[in-house]
Amino acid sequence: MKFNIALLAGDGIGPEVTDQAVKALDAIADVYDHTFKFTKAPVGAIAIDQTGNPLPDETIELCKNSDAVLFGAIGHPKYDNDPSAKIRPEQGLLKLRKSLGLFCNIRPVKAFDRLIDRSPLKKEIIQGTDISIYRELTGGIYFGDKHLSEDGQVATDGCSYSVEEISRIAHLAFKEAQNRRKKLTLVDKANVLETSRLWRKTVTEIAKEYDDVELDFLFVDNAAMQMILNPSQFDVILTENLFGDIISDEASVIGGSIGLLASASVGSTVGMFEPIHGSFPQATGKNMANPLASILSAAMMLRHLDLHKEADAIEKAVEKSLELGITTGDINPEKPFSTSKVGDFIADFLTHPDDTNRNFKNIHMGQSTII
Ligand SMILES: NC(=O)c1ccc[n+]([C@@H]2O[C@H](COP(=O)([O-])OP(=O)(O)OC[C@H]3O[C@@H](n4cnc5c(N)ncnc54)[C@H](O)[C@@H]3O)[C@@H](O)[C@H]2O)c1
Ligand SMILES: CC(C)[C@H](C(=O)O)[C@@H](O)C(=O)O
Ligand SMILES: [Mg+2]
Repeated sequence: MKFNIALLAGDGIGPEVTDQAVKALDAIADVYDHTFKFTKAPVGAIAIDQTGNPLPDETIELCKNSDAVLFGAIGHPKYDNDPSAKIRPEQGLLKLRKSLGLFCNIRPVKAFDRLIDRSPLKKEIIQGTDISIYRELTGGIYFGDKHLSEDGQVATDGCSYSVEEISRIAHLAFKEAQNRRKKLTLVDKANVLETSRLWRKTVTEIAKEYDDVELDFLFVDNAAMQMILNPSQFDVILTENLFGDIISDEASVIGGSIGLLASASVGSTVGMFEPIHGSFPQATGKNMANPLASILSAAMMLRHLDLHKEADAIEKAVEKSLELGITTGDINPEKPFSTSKVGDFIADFLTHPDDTNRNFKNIHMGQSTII
């Protein structure tokens, strides 16, 4: 089959990690006789440099006319350190999510058996953790009215949610729970926020249609604590935009590194697939960032395109790289492999899964300060 993929590598480590996802997808294309046609387009700081706009119209058009979007990361210190900049890379990502109607962001969090000793958390605590975070992505405080008073002394960000915005993601989250361990936790701040009370009311109502799913509620402050104390209690977490952003970075510690966490953003049109991490400026150009989040995002893309055995193959290749310790310094500080070598290994394993000697030889060729 043939698929048109919009490739939005973005800033910082974005291009380095998406290159590895493309290698994996090229290998899948070879083995399973598909064609992935990648078309690159600018987004983020690089797009501002090139066009003055963090999301040029051509980039949106390309995404709308593609079968899927593979996204890297955006963001640059020159904007992070300049709060008064009016045009910012992050606006490109937010506008893209909104323009494509990507209201549901799915962030799986797993404690990989191979990495169980790599997490800063105790093995007994993280063992068996397997969470699917459903983060609302096109509403809430991210998209509310923003205001800075004329004298610069008072700033306001509005937060609003409608029943419709809550319902459409809640149905997807309940369906996910039905296919998993049948538990859904709504994370909110209903003891304080009016929007959170609307979430609770709406989700409680919808739960009546899914009586095989157990629904419970946690205030976000307690949820942040429970995530570290007892993460395996969670199955599906449903939450609003800001809480989902924060709690998913926190949850990445369970697996050992944020460089492992992939995501899928879906809605009414084309899906977008991206790591949850950012542009990691300190690592840019150093060939040291973990590419697995990007590679696993490519696997989520394949699943979304109904290519399940192809997605399984990528996930198996990732497991193999973890098993053999062919990983970057964030999870393998004693003997780090470079970003590109991890990508080479995964691609080679996909084409030659029964020839580990060849896979190893392939990555030991060439020069690099990191192996
Ligand atoms: N989706 C996105 O594009 C996205 C997400 C988060 C942040 N950002 C942007 O990225 C820039 C940097 O933000 P930040 O430093 O807060 O977050 P970040 O995710 O870029 O990095 C935070 C830390 O996570 C670790 N990390 C991140 N990616 C990694 C990888 N692939 N391999 C190994 N370790 C990794 C590093 O220790 C790093 O210091 C900002 O401009 C921010 O706005 C973009
Ligand atoms: C860069 C930023 C706008 C983005 C978000 O907050 O959604 C990022 O942190 C993420 O998690 O994808
Ligand atoms: Mg984030």
